[in-house]
Amino acid sequence: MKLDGVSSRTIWLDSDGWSVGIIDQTVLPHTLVRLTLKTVEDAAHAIKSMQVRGAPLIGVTAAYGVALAMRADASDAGLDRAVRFLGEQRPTAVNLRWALEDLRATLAPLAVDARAAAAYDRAGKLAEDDVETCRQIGVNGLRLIADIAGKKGGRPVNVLTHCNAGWLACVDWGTATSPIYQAHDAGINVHVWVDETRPRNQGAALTAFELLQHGVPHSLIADNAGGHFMQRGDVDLVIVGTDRVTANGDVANKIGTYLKALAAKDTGVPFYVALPYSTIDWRTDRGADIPIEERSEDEVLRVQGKLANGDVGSVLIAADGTPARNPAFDMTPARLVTGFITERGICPASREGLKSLYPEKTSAAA
Ligand SMILES: CSC[C@H]1O[C@H](OP(=O)(O)O)[C@H](O)[C@@H]1O
Repeated sequence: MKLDGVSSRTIWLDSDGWSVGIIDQTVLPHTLVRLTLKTVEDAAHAIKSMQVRGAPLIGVTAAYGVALAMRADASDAGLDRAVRFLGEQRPTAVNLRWALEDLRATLAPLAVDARAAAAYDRAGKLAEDDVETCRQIGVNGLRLIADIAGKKGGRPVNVLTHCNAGWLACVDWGTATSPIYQAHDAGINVHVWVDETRPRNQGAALTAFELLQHGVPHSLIADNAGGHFMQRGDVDLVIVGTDRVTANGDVANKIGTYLKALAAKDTGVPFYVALPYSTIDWRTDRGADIPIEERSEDEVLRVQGKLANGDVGSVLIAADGTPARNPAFDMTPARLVTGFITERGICPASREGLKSLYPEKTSAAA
């Protein structure tokens, strides 16, 4: 995708051939800051602090984090330490575990002096794979939007999305936004209802920013307004991303997704979840077993934005001393999900649906 007209990705290998560049997403859309990761600690901090976020991007960042670690200590103990350290940064997105297990499987059989180069090579391959996988999710999701467009006589297809499952959550394209970009680029009249997505407002700060940059018509709305627009027939389709789908089709995604799925079910609005294969957790059977990250209460007690003096800062929205809770994700049961949009096609949100697209996957082979 493009930032200020210039093609960009969310993560890249710097020209020195070993340090890793990222966009600091904690200060978007107000300032565009590019950071350089030089150590495994830098990569871990980038994940924990949400300088990078989004399940696929967390995975690719962790892969590069292992490569940075191998430059410092490529021993078996060094590899174990890096995988464990990076793996404990955020618990919900299964892509983190998936990427770290991939790097460990790639590197463990190699001679110590071959591991750093192999790690960079593998991380680069995972990044390129994510780009093509997300592009393909868009190709498959485009069909859904085109089908709706065929019934709207030129009036906009109204898609609601929650949080940011855009190209900023991946290496490029995004998952939930990829069908939207491809529909827009194909000339289909599409409009997006963008949930602001408290508490960190990834929708307001990231999704709206992405769509503005790409010229996709959209409207930012309060999280609590989505059901109202669904009731009035102003939402044709909901597409969200996910951080983990379990073998039975249950979905973990940003807090508030479950409430949108309930409203969609009640109003008959199709509710789709867009995801790459790397976000399917074949080893966890049901959503109740997904670890839900609890983040700092400060994220609820404060709102970040551009202050009057132009700086990026936050303001307290409750009285000093107010206690808060901050679960960062919730679980949407498969029964509320119309279907999954993946790089392999669209399937029902069920064990059978997932197996129809990934027949090679069994719980044993997960
Ligand atoms: C394409 S994965 C996007 C997914 O990740 C977000 O969580 P976070 O911003 O906390 O990493 C959110 O759940 C999005 O749907």
